[in-house]
Amino acid sequence: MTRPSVVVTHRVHPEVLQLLEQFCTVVPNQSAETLPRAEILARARSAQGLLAFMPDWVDEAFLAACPELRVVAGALKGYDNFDVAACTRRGVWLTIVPDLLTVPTAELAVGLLLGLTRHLHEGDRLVRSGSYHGWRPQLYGTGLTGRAVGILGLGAVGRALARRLAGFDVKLLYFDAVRLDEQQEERLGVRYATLDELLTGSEIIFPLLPLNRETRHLFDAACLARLCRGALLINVGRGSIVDEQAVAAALSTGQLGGYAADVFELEDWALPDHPQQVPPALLADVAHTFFTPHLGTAVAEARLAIELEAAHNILQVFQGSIPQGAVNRPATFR
Ligand SMILES: O=C(O)[C@H](O)CO
Repeated sequence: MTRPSVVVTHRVHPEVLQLLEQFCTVVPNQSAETLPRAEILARARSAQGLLAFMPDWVDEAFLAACPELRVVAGALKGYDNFDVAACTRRGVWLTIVPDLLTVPTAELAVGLLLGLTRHLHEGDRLVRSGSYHGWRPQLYGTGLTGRAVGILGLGAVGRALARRLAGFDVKLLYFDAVRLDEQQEERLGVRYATLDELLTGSEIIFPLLPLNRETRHLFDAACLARLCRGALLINVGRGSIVDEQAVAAALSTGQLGGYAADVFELEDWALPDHPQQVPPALLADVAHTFFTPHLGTAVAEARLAIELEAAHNILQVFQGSIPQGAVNRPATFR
């Protein structure tokens, strides 16, 4: 029997290649770069497995060009750049790694909160500038004690964030389509709010919702106008949950007091009209923004674990089992 071939689109830890190489012919990309789409397609044309990452984008045309594919294994949780229905139609498993990003992402969300509220980026720049000569009455920020913090979407990351924020003595509100029972709310130290209460009553908001048709640009100009004046928005989910142009405009009037993000609209490749760049007005507003380049899961041991779990999903398909991270059930899979 010929060994199945697996294309790995981005650099992974050597352990992951070693695991896959025991059973498959592996086509790796050990550079730090994302390959041009045409190059990924050329490599995957006769592959049976694809180990895919956030910059990848798998749609009907991609699958049509790679007719041998049996599994697309995402080393990620948010699969908005992957067309589930097209995978299912073509008998291709789509798998994700649902849990391993939870803690690192919640930790980074706390980092963005502190970075934004305490002007850490500007402080760092000042110390390095050569013009720092000791304490001055400057860069005063916002404390957290007693602040009303709204978590919009209390999934795994929302809960992990609530646990971490408990130590800051904030008032935690949440909105989710599914309300927790009283004991769970008490344990997490969160109080349920309607969506409207959360938007109008929070001084700091973390949107933690999956990106889909309903949630794209949830934070548009109209929604931002309803927030408390000077509210802070912190985004570690998906860029397109907000309308970045509207965010820049709301920052310029002071309606929004600050925006911190680890994710950007330009990354939401599957949306045909996604922007090509972060709006220059957002980048220029150093005093009210704080950004990181999609570092939510960028913790060495977490990345290794995520890559290994994605690789195991591929091997499970080749062994004829239902992969543990499956998000679809192709009727006719090979
Ligand atoms: O969805 C995820 O897993 C993260 O955004 C990393 O890609």
